[in-house]
Amino acid sequence: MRTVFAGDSINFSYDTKKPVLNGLSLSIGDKQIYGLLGPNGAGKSTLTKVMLGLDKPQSGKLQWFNEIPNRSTNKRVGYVPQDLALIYDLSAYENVLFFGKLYGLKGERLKKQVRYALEFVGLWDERKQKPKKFSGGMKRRLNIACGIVHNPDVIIFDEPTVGVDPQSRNRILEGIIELNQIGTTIIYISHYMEEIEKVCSHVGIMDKGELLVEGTLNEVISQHTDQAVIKLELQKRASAYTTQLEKYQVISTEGNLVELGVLKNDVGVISSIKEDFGDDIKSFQYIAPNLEQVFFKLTKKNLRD
Ligand SMILES: Nc1ncnc2c1ncn2[C@@H]1O[C@H](COP(=O)(O)OP(=O)(O)OP(=O)(O)O)[C@@H](O)[C@H]1O
Repeated sequence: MRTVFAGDSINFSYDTKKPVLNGLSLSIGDKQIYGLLGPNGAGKSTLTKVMLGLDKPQSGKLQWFNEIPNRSTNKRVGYVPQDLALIYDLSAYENVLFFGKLYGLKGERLKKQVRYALEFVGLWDERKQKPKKFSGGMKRRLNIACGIVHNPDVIIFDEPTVGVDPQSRNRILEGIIELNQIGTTIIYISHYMEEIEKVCSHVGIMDKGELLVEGTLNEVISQHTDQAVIKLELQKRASAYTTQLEKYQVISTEGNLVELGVLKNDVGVISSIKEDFGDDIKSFQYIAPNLEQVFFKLTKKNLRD
């Protein structure tokens, strides 16, 4: 695997008291869709700024494409920021043109790339309109067009689906997969666990400025949790089953709903539940170990805490 980005023992703090990146090391390989997850304040945006060269770490090494970052590596990296970076008095076309010029594109190549980027996000027909008239989802898509106009080898997406309608969200996710299929490496920062599970090949979980784990999605899930969940809907309120529930690991109860923690692939426990609750089971759902459980186990936090 060729390494696209390598960070080694990066330390960064805004002021001397509190380290925000704490000896963080991470490695992103060519053509991966690498999901970066962490609770609020974990340091994801700060790491992104350090990766983009906007903030300089106090110590540690970082390399893009096996080189110390320089003008030519900078041109190979695209960034779609969380905050919309659009110029509202210009048309959609002029916005993308502006970013294309910033990245050094000129002449016919510039025009071709602007068209490619607008078509890619499905906004070619709206190119003459000003983004102030766009919906939230359309603005996000235009933001993406501005970030991909120079055909970068790597694109960092920071929370690209926040506040968008389901249709635009699907379009953005499909677009990300498509970009990856044509060979682009994607770094994907998101709060939505199900999006990460849907699109990412690799995942890194960080907290308090440190990378807690990284690997393929399957490795991270299988190596860090054995815990599956069984959701039961019972005939009566959970309090009516206190004796039966005593022998299980109860995660939560609400009305007649009960969540039990069980070891994955434990067939015995399933038969035992069926025996203990019998016909009182209205519905039964087995939830295999997932990223959310790993995240909770490692950070002791829910993603939105
Ligand atoms: N410009 C700044 N000056 C001082 N402290 C900052 C600055 N930007 C961020 N911080 C602090 O650095 C820490 C990490 O913030 P950062 O925004 O990198 O986290 P994050 O993981 O991106 O969080 P979120 O998911 O909420 O966007 C936080 O404690 C934050 O308060």
